[in-house]
Amino acid sequence: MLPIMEIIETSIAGLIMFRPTPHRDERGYFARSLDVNYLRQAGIDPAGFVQENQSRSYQGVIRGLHGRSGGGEAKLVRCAHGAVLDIAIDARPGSPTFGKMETFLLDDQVCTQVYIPRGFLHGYQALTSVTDFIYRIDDFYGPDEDVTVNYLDPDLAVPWPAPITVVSERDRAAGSWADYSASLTL
Ligand SMILES: Cc1cn([C@H]2C[C@H](O)[C@@H](COP(=O)(O)OP(=O)(O)O[C@H]3O[C@@H](C)C(=O)[C@@H](O)[C@H]3O)O2)c(=O)[nH]c1=O
Repeated sequence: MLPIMEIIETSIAGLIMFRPTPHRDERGYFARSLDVNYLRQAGIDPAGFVQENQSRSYQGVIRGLHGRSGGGEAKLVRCAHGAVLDIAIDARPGSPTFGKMETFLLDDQVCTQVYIPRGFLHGYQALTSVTDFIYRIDDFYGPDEDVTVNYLDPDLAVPWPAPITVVSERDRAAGSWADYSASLTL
């Protein structure tokens, strides 16, 4: 029997994929979107999540690259409707993979989720006309701790797959990875 949820390690320590097994029939499918036992098995405390967010984006929208100063913020992310290319960048000072990026295609068919630990930059591009993205975070929203690194940063060279349509003013005004990464090691 297939596992209900597959736990898949990535090339970056602590950045973990969870892949459920959707049960498909003529009505559609059923998939488990949260199972605390699998989170615990992967070393994640499910009780740590205190807020769940849902954002809708239209095709080509980019959100990111966002992080959080202070203690940081871990996220469990998924795409509930449509598809995104999700981006996670290790910005943990001292990490052997500092500056390394992983990309994930998240959609409403395979239903993969990604756990992004504290200390990462995160962003995504919506690939479908209506794209609903849902994520849990392990600290309450703290606008004073918002960090934004430019989504077009040449050093990071994020491989955005689709023509870019709308980006927030904050994200367009964001600074460079070079400046942000230097500030982390001061
Ligand atoms: C993230 C967030 C935003 N807001 C408000 C602030 C603002 O008025 C409006 C939209 O906020 P933003 O433009 O920051 O939303 P957005 O650009 O979607 O920000 C998100 O981007 C992705 C990539 C992430 O990783 C998230 O952690 C978060 O930073 O919603 C909250 O009230 N609570 C929240 O938790």
